[in-house]
Amino acid sequence: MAGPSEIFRPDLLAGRVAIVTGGGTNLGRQATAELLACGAQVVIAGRREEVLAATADELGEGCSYVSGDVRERADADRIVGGALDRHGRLDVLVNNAGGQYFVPAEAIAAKGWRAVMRLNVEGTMTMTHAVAEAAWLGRPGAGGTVINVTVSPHHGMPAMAHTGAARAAVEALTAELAERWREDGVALVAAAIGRFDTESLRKYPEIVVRQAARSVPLQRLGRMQEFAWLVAFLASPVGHGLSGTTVTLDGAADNWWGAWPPELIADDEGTVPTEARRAEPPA
Ligand SMILES: CCC/C=C/C(=O)SCCNC(=O)CCNC(=O)[C@H](O)C(C)(C)COP(=O)([O-])OP(=O)([O-])OC[C@H]1O[C@@H](n2cnc3c(N)ncnc32)[C@H](O)[C@@H]1OP(=O)([O-])[O-]
Ligand SMILES: NC(=O)C1=CN([C@@H]2O[C@H](COP(=O)(O)OP(=O)(O)OC[C@H]3O[C@@H](n4cnc5c(N)ncnc54)[C@H](OP(=O)(O)O)[C@@H]3O)[C@@H](O)[C@H]2O)C=CC1
Repeated sequence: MAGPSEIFRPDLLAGRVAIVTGGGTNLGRQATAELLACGAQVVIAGRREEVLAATADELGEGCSYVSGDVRERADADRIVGGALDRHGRLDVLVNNAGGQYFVPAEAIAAKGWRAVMRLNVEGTMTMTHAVAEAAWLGRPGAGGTVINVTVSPHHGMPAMAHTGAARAAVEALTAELAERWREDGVALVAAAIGRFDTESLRKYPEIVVRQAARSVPLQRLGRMQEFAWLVAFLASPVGHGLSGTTVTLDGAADNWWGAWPPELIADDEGTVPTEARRAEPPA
């Protein structure tokens, strides 16, 4: 059973209905628990029915599931149709299903590039269109919020060029559709996230996982609960005010161009020095 929110009112999202793709595992599961704690009803989606069923069972009342592949329009329509049949409305879509594999840019095979694009760009767009067309566009008084999960930092990610390109495309579409669908009451926000303490992170090469926390200025991994709070915040009315923007939650990695502290300018203790003060005040 999802417990109460530690920071939000229990009725923040009362009466609201959300779909969370990839809601059966890790970050999507935690976001689902937080949306439930804020009073929303949540339909989780993913390909593995048994994973969804176990999560829905654990999270309890208010959480249900429809299995399907977000890359297939027929599946996306079925997920959206299932949510509308069950609840009669849709207010929030969290496009959280996504991912990539770790590979230097020059070794990305064409097939692998297409797989990453198809999941992250096409999957996100397919779900977004399915929800917008079935529930929001051209319906006065309707509308809702799309939260697109993307990846930070934005200034280059070693061995992640395919996903960097895919998530940049999603952020561009977020900004563009926010303008196109504004009059239909549809808000779109991207949540660009850094490195989180998840089971899913552990599939990467050991050194990447081991150094991940120390490579960001905050010096720790993001916590799943922090991601979940961000999703609930963006699902609240403030999401409409942020429409078209990308909110970053990444331990400040986006502010910096390398590991922290920067090895080339840190002293032997790893401290970035402060310059000496001027001996004399300027004349
Ligand atoms: C610092 C971390 C920050 C971010 C963290 C997270 O996001 S954590 C969240 C993490 N969670 C996730 O990432 C979950 C979602 N991720 C996924 O489902 C997959 O990683 C996917 C995105 C590749 C899509 O899968 P799919 O079923 O559509 O594709 P498929 O399996 O059929 O492969 C197609 C082609 O891709 C290529 N290729 C694939 N893998 C490798 C590899 N290891 N090596 C080399 N190449 C690889 C290969 O060309 C392959 O063709 P082949 O050679 O087989 O003929
Ligand atoms: N963990 C981290 O540190 C970071 C994560 N992210 C992003 O956050 C999001 C969530 O990741 P996280 O929870 O860590 O990882 P997971 O691997 O647990 O999440 C991926 C989820 O998406 C679902 N999924 C994958 N492909 C499809 C598909 N084609 N159709 C429907 N569902 C699908 C999976 O379920 P199933 O396999 O059953 O379909 C799974 O539940 C992803 O977009 C990820 O790239 C970004 C930066 C860092």
